Amino acid sequence: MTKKILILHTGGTISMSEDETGKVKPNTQNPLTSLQLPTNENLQLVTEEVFNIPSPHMDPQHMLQLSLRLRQAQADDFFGAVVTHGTDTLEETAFFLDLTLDSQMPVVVTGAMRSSNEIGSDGLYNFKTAIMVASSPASINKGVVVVMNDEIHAARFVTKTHTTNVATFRTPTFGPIGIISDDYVVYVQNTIAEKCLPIDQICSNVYLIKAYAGMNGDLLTALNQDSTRGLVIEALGAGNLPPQVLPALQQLLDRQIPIILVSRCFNGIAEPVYDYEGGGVNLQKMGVTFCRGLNGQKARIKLLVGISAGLKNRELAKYINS
Ligand SMILES: NC(=O)C[C@H](N)C(=O)O
Repeated sequence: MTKKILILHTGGTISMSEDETGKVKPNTQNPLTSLQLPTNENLQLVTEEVFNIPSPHMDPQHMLQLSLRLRQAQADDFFGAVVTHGTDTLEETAFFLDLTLDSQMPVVVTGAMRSSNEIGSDGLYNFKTAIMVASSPASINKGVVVVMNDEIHAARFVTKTHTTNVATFRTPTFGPIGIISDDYVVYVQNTIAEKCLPIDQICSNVYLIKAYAGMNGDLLTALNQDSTRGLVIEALGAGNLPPQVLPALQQLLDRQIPIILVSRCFNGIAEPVYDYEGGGVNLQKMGVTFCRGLNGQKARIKLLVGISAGLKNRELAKYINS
């Protein structure tokens, strides 16, 4: 039986070229759209160029548009889908899709670190392997995955770790969930099924800030406004903040603004361990919600989706921790 695979191009380095001075720029025509890939005759690729933008231009409205298109593809019996994307914000889009789509249909997000005409360009190869993963029965019910450099990563935990290296996408603490070995796809870990919130609109003004030694409450005070919907703080270590931050933090909490805490550490899970002024135990008692295992940018996407779905207070905290 022929499997239909939807290809959604969005731009990024995978669609760009290097000019004679070595600068990398977007093309008016994405080179991937005119490409004839030698694919298996049982695959039917349906290609759409949704956007042609660098991924720092990607925002939650673009992500929602992709999610709605993929929801339609699920209804139209596509076997799987591949989204090509710039790598700078790829992890955010991948996780947004993971949170807003049913996990049944394989959805694979991929990109490239070297543009289409550079020596050693990785785009075409990543694109080919992404199609392999999207068309593999092993990928059913795995949620959204990221395929780069012969590895498969869960959208929930993968992150970009290097500015230029082709092996930039890594999953701290847990590792990749699978690999692509020559011409077959192997999964070695199960994924955590995300609760699907199929939102149709997205809110704004959900912020992310990072804690640092000697931090005071100035940044939090600047966010103490009617328009602020939520805040994620990348806290220190296991989830602690300098004591000078606390009065401004309390004012945000008094305003019923949800505050989510993750760790700024690359590995590990934020937890309320320390019982001193500004320690995690103290912060949790104040009403801060700990988000286990997500990095700051992922926790922000989850908070954005949860608030957009109308979740509040305990329900929102439960969702953030799921
Ligand atoms: N490798 C890349 O795709 C980086 C590029 N700046 C982007 O995210 O669009």
